[in-house]
Amino acid sequence: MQHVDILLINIGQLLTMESLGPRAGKEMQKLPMIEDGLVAISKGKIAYIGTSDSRNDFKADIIIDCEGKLVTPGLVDPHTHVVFGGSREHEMTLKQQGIPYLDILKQGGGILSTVTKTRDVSKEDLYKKARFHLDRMLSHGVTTIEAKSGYGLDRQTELKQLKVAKQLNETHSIDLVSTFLGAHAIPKEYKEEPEAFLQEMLAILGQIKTEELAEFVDIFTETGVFTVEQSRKYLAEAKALGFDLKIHADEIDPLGGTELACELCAVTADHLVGASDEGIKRLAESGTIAVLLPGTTFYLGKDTFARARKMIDEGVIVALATDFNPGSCPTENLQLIMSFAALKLKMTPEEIWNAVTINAAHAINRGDVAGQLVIGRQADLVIWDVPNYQYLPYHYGVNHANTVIKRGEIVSKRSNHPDS
Ligand SMILES: O=C(O)CC1=NCN=C1
Ligand SMILES: [Zn+2]
Repeated sequence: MQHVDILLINIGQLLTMESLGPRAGKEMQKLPMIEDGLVAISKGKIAYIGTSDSRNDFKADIIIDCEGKLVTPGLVDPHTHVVFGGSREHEMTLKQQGIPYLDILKQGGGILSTVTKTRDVSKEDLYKKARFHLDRMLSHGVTTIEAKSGYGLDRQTELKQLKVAKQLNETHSIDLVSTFLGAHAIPKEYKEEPEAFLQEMLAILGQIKTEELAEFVDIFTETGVFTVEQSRKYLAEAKALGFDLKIHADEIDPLGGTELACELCAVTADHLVGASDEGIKRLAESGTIAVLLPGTTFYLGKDTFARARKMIDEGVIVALATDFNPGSCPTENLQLIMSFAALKLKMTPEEIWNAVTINAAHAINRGDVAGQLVIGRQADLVIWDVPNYQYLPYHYGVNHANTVIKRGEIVSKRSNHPDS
C-alpha cells in the first residue's frame, strides 16, 4: 500500500494528453484518454496514473471522488497581455459605430491609451491588477500562461511590466513565461521615426537578457505599425541576442507576417486571420506553431476567422489562446475560446483539447513541464463539472472548472454556493 498526498478516484474520462512533442495536423485528432481513471499525487508530482482497479494500492491524506467527471491537465494560455494599466470600455462605443481598430490606434487611442495608463500606474498597483486577472484565469482552469509587455514603449515602463510578470511568476500559483513586446506600437514621441524607436527597444534587450526578464521577443507586424521589413530586421537582431521569437502576424491586414515567422523559425506566429495559402504551407513545413485567437476576431466584429481547418488539414501545429488584453479581447476565459474554436474555427473537440494543452505548452517552450499528465511531472490538473471532453466546448460562456490543482496543491475550488 503506497501513501500519497492526494488520490483522485472515479474519473469518468482522464485526458492525459501524453505526447513526445506538439501534435500537428491530423495528429491533433488523437486524444490519449483513460476511462474510469485514477491519479495519485505525491510531493507536488504525479505519482501514478491508472484506473480504479489500482484504487486499493494507495492510501491518501486527501481522496477526491470525481463522481465520473472529466479530468485534464491544467490549461495553458500561450498568448496574453495580462500586465496593463487601466481599461478601454470607452472604445466600445467607437467599435459599435464601426470605427476600425487600426483607426482608433491611428487617432492615438487603442494600445496608446493603455500605454498612457501603464506608464502612470505604480509597479505595486500594476502587480495587484495583474494578480487579480491571474486569480480569475486560475479559477478557470489555467495553470500556465505567457505574459507580454508592450504597454510601456519606453525602457522604464517596459521593464516595469516585465518585472511585475517575473514577480508574479515567483509569487502566484500560475507559471508565467514572459515575452518582450516593446515593438507593440509607435509611441507619439517617435511618431515619425519608427526605425529609431525600434533601435530604442533593441537597446533594452541586453538588460532583459541579463536579468532574465523575458524568453521571447514579439512584434506587431501590421498596417500603420511595423512593416514586414522592419520586423525582419528587428527580430533577426533579437534572435542573434538569444531570444526565441513570436510575431503578431496577419491579424487584420495580410502583410505576410506568417511567411516572415517561418523564415525566421519563430516558435509561434499568432492571429493569422489573413494568412495566405503560401503562409499556411510554410507553417506546415517549418513547424512554427500557429497560435489562433478567435476571441479577438469575435470581439473586433470580424466575419472572417483564421483558416484553422485548412491549417490542420495541411499539417500545421495549432494552439489556441485568449489574447487577453484591454482593447481587442478583454476576457480571461480560455474555455470561451474553446467554444469559439468549435463554433467559428470548426475545430473538433479532440483538436481543441490538444490546442489548449500540449500544443499551447510547446508554443511557450514548456512542453517539458506543462500540457500533459505524466508520472514524475508537476501535478497541474483540473476536475471539470462536465461528463465528457466533448461537453466543454459545447456549453459556452460559463466556468466549468470545479477544482484546480497546481503542483499538487488544491488552489481553486468552485464554491458550494447553489448559484455558483
Ligand atoms: O489592442 C491591444 O491592446 C492588444 C493588441 N495588440 C495587437 N492587437 C491587439
Ligand atoms: Zn496579442
